[in-house]
Amino acid sequence: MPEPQPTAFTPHRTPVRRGSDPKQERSARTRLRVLMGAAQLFTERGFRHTSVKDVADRVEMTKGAVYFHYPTKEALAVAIVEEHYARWPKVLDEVVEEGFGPLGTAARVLERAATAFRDDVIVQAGARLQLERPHIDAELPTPYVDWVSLLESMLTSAEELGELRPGVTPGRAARSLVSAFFGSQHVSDVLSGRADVVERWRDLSDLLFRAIRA
Ligand SMILES: CCC[C@@H]1OCC(CO)=C1C(=O)O
Repeated sequence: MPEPQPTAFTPHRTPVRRGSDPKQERSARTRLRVLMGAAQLFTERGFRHTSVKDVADRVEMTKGAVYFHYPTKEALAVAIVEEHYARWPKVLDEVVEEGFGPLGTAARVLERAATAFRDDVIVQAGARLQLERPHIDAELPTPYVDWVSLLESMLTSAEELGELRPGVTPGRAARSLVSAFFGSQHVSDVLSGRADVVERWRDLSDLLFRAIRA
């Protein structure tokens, strides 16, 4: 049985050994502190206008200490984008637990994503880094595609249950939802720093799910 290919949504967890020793825990905490500091700066200023020195200053560490955890600024960017995508499997699991049908689950997962875009600096930084990927000399996950396949699988289940309006195809609808979400959070970011991203997405989501629901 071939190993499932990791996708950008594959939970990215460094295995935490049971009873890992205090030194390892301290190192993991420092690593997270550096990542959060870099995410704040990448969100505020972008990749090109942030230096490793800026990150070190933001987290009140030396450059050497930052380099110990992340050898390059590109490594920081990759780690943040991977953490951005690592958020979604947990969100999906929590929403699936609520027991809504596939269409309701899709709508709620996207609403939870909108909330994360408002509140989570790792999600915000990951989105900005993806916009700046042409200027980042590193292998970043391909954007959007995993959301499309996740939503397509949910909409296919909805179609099988007769929940989709006739003529709506799961693949086209999934691509439209992802484009709409991307645009909505981008407009909110530019106009309000994402303060209104949840309300803005709700307006669009209401329209789109009304259009695709049987
Ligand atoms: C859910 C829509 C797609 C999502 O919106 C912003 C962004 C950042 O690149 C995304 C991604 O890469 O999947």
